[in-house]
Amino acid sequence: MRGGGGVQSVMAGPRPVVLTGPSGAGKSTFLKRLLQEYEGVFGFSVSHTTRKPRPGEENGKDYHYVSREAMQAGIANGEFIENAEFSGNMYGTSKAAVQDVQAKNLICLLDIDMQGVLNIKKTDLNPIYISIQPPSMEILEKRLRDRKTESEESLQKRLDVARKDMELSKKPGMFDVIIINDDLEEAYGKLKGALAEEIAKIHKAKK
Ligand SMILES: Nc1nc2c(ncn2[C@@H]2O[C@H](COP(=O)(O)OP(=O)(O)O)[C@@H](O)[C@H]2O)c(=O)[nH]1
Ligand SMILES: Nc1ncnc2c1ncn2[C@@H]1O[C@H](COP(=O)(O)OP(=O)(O)O)[C@@H](O)[C@H]1O
Repeated sequence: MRGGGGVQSVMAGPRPVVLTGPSGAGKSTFLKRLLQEYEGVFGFSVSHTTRKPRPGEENGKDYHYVSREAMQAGIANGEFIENAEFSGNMYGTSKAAVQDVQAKNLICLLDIDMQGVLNIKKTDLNPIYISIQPPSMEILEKRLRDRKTESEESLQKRLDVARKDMELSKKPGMFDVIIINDDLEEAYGKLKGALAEEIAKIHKAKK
């Protein structure tokens, strides 16, 4: 894979924030709340994916939904900071996705898997790494089932990856912050606490 291509150094500004964690841990829930509560502070890095949109998801807002061929062509053309295969689909962060947010001087929020984290660590993006984790595998499975977005096969694939990623996550120094998402309000409060310094910087810059 190619490097970050100087996305951060070209567009200096607030530090991006990576949210990672198993499928069903609560990343999208938290991202949506942050974007809603702090308008003009955060911007979402809209990834590309080859998976099909779920009901309610919007092209260009949740993801750029593309074919495998288009995605592969973009990667070959050096348009991506990182990309990964997750549960049978391709996902990737384009340079443009991050640049669009940084050009507006917003804190860029990235929702990426563990492979993405490991690859972003090789670039000069220099984000804050936050891991959202479920209280247990049993609760994770229940939340994923209750979300009703996955087939049984897709659910099992996500749980398999989750088990492996939870092991990888134990490596010291992997993340700046780990948040256990048990009680939603409590966990969201901790996330806001972890981001308070960066949020304050944006507010100050706007004065
Ligand atoms: N590496 C990488 N992972 C991504 C990207 N976009 C999304 N993901 C991850 O892909 C996984 C599957 O995402 P999604 O299909 O939306 O399912 P969900 O996590 O169950 O809601 C999640 O772990 C996301 O964090 C990306 O651009 N790069
Ligand atoms: N603390 C929580 N308690 C109960 N349900 C939760 C909690 N956090 C998230 N959920 C629910 O769990 C499901 C998975 O959350 P989601 O944000 O889609 O996870 P991710 O984006 O990490 O895959 C969603 O249906 C969400 O409403």
